Amino acid sequence: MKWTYEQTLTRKYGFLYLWCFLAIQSTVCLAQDVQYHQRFWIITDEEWQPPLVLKSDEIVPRPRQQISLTGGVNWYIQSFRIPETEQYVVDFRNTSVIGQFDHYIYDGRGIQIGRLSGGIQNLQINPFMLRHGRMVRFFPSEYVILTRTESPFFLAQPEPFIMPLDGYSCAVKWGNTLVLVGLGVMFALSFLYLVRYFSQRRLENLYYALFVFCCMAYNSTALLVVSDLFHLNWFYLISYPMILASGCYIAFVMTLLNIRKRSYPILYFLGLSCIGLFAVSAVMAILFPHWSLEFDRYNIAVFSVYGFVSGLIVALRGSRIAQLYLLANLSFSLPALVAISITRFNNSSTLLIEHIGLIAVLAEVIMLAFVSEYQARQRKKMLEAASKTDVLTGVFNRNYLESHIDQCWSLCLTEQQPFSLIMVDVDHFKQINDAWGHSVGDSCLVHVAGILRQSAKRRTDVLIRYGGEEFVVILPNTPLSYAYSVAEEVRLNIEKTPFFYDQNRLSVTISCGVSTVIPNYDMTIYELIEGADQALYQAKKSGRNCVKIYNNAREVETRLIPLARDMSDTAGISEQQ
Ligand SMILES: Nc1nc2c(ncn2[C@@H]2O[C@H](COP(=O)(O)OP(=O)(O)OP(=O)(O)O)[C@@H](O)[C@H]2O)c(=O)[nH]1
Repeated sequence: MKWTYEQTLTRKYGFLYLWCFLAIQSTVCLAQDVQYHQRFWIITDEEWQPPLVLKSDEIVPRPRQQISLTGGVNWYIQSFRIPETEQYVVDFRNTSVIGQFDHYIYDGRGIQIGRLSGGIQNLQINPFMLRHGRMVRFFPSEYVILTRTESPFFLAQPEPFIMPLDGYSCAVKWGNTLVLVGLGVMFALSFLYLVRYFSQRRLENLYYALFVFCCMAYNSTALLVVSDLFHLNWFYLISYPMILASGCYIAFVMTLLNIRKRSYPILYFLGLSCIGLFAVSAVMAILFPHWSLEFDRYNIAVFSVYGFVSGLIVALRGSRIAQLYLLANLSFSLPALVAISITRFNNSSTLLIEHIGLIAVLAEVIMLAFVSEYQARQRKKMLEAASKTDVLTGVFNRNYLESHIDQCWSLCLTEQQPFSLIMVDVDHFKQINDAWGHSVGDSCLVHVAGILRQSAKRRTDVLIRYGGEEFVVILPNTPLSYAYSVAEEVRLNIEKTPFFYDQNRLSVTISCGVSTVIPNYDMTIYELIEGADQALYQAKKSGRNCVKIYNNAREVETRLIPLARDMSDTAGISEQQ
């Protein structure tokens, strides 16, 4: 079974979603937290330091269950009971976007027994790759953990949790696989489209490559790849690249959907305004770095809405590319909306909001690559069609003749079948041009091409505008008798069919030259064309509005089947009228 491009696209896309879904399911299902007595954010003074001995009246629960996403110092407390001696892991739920954290561990008597630190801005090596998890051995007893987080901003609400090591190790590997494969795909796509940009010089490829690269920078920093693998601890790689990505996205959509000042003036100005807005937000992000991730959120919402509205408007005008783009847009927007609108997951021990964001971006960039590929194919097809089509009449042009006639010739040569060609020329066409003007001459050519097209009715018959007011009809596997009857039919039809201009009836006639050969290895195609041309010349000489046959053609015909019609010989040219 052969798949169409669209079916392949849907199928591949379906697999991607299935894979991501299974990955998420695995991360969610395998892990179980310990049983907590209580856990909440606490209010402290700015200068507060965790005591060596913790008294119960020292901590005050925070009235709000959430902390500010624009960063700062925050304290969290959780108390729990450990049933049996085991290795445990302390990590954060919801997000890895934490600059610096410290877990202070207290035993049942309230004595501080340990401290575990980490974070993106911290130089400590993570024991679990791409995670903030820290290992600790607990004995059966009561414990309290005070956690301090300090960050320029948070992507979502970090929520410390404790889980047995076995379940944790098993659960995080799925998330890590998703991260590494996803980022690998994004890297490959951005590299591919950058190379394409340099080879094809199409700006659309550059916008796409930059967009994907910036998304990759954002995701790989947020998901700790940059800090864990490359020891790059620059926190703002999370927020700044997304501002550039937003601008590139709008520019990409405008190029993909062909949004120009003339075709879609409102969308065009809206697109430029969005890019202007992103430029302002870039300046604001530098001035107010704590707010930079918040600007990203708004920018992502703005470019998604712009893409959706543009895609919808262009799709409603029947653009297939816009319809496919809408799918790509939704595949990002829907999960991305989830990622930016929710700030915490309940009951998902190792899933981070960044994972949802990664899946959203990954789905869209893959889909956009398909749409861009589809567009490139369409463009190639259109260019191919344009290169072989005559703009005025819509029939094939001489370029096509050059490429197509060789194939027909080889076929007839192999099968030893007759190959016929009719050369057609409009009579006294110059007079029509001179008397009525060039535009009437053009309409006359369209009129003649229309009648010729009706006469070349078999699938293998090909009509070509040879140049000026000359046409050629190629008839492979066709004996002279049939070719002659076609020429005669078309001559009569043109003579009979009136051509009107401004209620004036103009008389149009044509002259035809017919040539037929059975190709052999000593012959070239040009002998066939030359024969038809000579026959046409004779037709013009004999007073026009007639069909002439090149003499060799008649010899070929008599060798094959007796001619049905009576053809009189005239100096190498046979004439019928
Ligand atoms: N309107 C129009 N005229 C064209 C086009 N291509 C060629 N011509 C004109 O076609 C005319 C051809 O004139 P001639 O070659 O003298 O032939 P004719 O007037 O048809 O005379 P005969 O062929 O001898 O019957 C020229 O005036 C060209 O300028 C075209 O695409 N549009």
